[in-house]
Amino acid sequence: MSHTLSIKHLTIGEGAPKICVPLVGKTHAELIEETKLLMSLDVDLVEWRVDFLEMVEDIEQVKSVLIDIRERLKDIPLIFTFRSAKEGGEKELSSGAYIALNKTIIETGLIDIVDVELYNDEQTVKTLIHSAHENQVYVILSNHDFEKTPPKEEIVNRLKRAQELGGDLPKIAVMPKNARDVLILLEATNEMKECYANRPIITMSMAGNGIISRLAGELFGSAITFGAAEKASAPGQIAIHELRLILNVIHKNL
Ligand SMILES: O=C1C[C@@](O)(C(=O)O)C[C@@H](O)[C@@H]1O
Repeated sequence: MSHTLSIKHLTIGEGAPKICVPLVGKTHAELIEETKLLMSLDVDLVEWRVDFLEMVEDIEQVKSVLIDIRERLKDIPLIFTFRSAKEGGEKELSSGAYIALNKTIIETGLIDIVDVELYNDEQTVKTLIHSAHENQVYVILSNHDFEKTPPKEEIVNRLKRAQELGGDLPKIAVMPKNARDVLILLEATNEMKECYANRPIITMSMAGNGIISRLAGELFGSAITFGAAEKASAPGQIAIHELRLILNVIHKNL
């Protein structure tokens, strides 16, 4: 497997981290407005955080919103994410509903990447990875800890596990209590990149203390960084133009 991943015109894992912006609208109309706004910004990827949608349990509605979003995004790669409440998202779905939603959307051919949470039962993870790969959709295999930063070995182990299970983009987001915690995340990222990863990974230390991890991914080894348009989907995301400026400064000097 290559250390980079190409989607449309984008090569993830090469050069500066790619900027992803979340769509967090609650209704079809809000999402259309938000998508229009994103199209005026300098973004590389868009993540639809479908757990914010009021009608998320109605898969037909989700599909019809998706058709409109996809059309407006033109060739910008789209990530589809249902983030569960236990990992910092807005809602919880039964495992049957989670599989049905993701599988149906994967099969539309309208998304480029699906986010699957690592801590689903193993069969769910395997089923969704299989279905994604059959449909030429890449998988972010993700894990979030909004309470704390686990020890370095634990962070590396989760990223390794995500890679072993076949996630194309292993990802972890953790919450720091202090500067030491931010260093732990950066060290784990760098160790994963240097010693174990054979594909791009995504990591972040959240909130204000973690901001450096959203900026310095090119040095430490994180391939995608999340910024905010009007509304952030997690603490610590900064405005896109600021993000691009800093990523470029770092890129030029490395
Ligand atoms: O998992 C992630 C990363 C994130 O939690 C962040 O901290 O930027 C934001 C989420 O929208 C996304 O799904």
